[in-house]
Amino acid sequence: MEGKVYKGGEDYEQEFDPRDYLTTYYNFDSGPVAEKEIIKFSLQNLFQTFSAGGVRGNVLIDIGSGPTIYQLLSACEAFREIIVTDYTPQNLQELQKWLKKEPGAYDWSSIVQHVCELEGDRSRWQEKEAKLRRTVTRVLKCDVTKSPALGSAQVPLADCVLTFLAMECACLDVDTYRAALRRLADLLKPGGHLVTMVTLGFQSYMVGPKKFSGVCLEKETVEKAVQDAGCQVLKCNCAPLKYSQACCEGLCFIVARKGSGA
Ligand SMILES: C[S@@+](CC[C@H](N)C(=O)[O-])C[C@H]1O[C@@H](n2cnc3c(N)ncnc32)[C@H](O)[C@@H]1O
Repeated sequence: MEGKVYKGGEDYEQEFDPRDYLTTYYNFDSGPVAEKEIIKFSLQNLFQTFSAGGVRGNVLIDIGSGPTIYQLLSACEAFREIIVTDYTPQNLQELQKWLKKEPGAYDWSSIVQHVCELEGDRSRWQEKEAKLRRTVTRVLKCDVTKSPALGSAQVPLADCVLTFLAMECACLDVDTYRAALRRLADLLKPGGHLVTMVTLGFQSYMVGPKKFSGVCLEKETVEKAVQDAGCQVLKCNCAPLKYSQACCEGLCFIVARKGSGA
């Protein structure tokens, strides 16, 4: 419906089209320059975080994965097991399509090649795709506005919780965002890492013809919420990058570590 703005989990389940999302924001070869710059910013930060000497361990849980895998391409070299999650069944189905190499699965090869180039060998992209497919062991439903966020699923405490561009969509106000971050910290082992990227000054974004909104966050609000969830901010890298298909003011990439007493 024209003029309607969609918000939060249930709207995502009914209105969010994974293919529209992927072709708008993850068309690395022929999409808008702005979106391409944002993908490169994300991949560079993830590469630095998960490369040798960086964040690593047994279990990584990605929260609000959506239909995307780019956020896991460096992490799959640093973790033995990755659990992907999302609120909407259609996003989980799109992920499964890629994981199982089904016909019609989204083609991530240009983005995978870019990550392999960052890691030093562009030619090993098919090996990396195979590695990621082996490393993702579970695809689960989650709702970050509910406790526990993963419902009745039994999962081990994670060495890393990753969440990219999802919390500001799932949460409609700052209190809900803060509570959701505490739920994510609950999934972490003491000493585990929270790695997140958030859109700052977020108003809305387009998914095909549909407009979605969420909570408008500032850098200080994000850092405070991370700290109040019991995590120490180790890195905060903000950039004034803007999407062509979204209203926002920039991006904020954070690496934080859960305290041993938290
Ligand atoms: C903008 S997409 C981000 C997808 C992906 N992480 C990325 O980096 O492109 C926002 C995601 O948040 C998910 N989401 C919405 N409400 C949620 C909730 N209550 N709990 C968990 N995820 C939710 C949506 O289904 C959607 O996949």
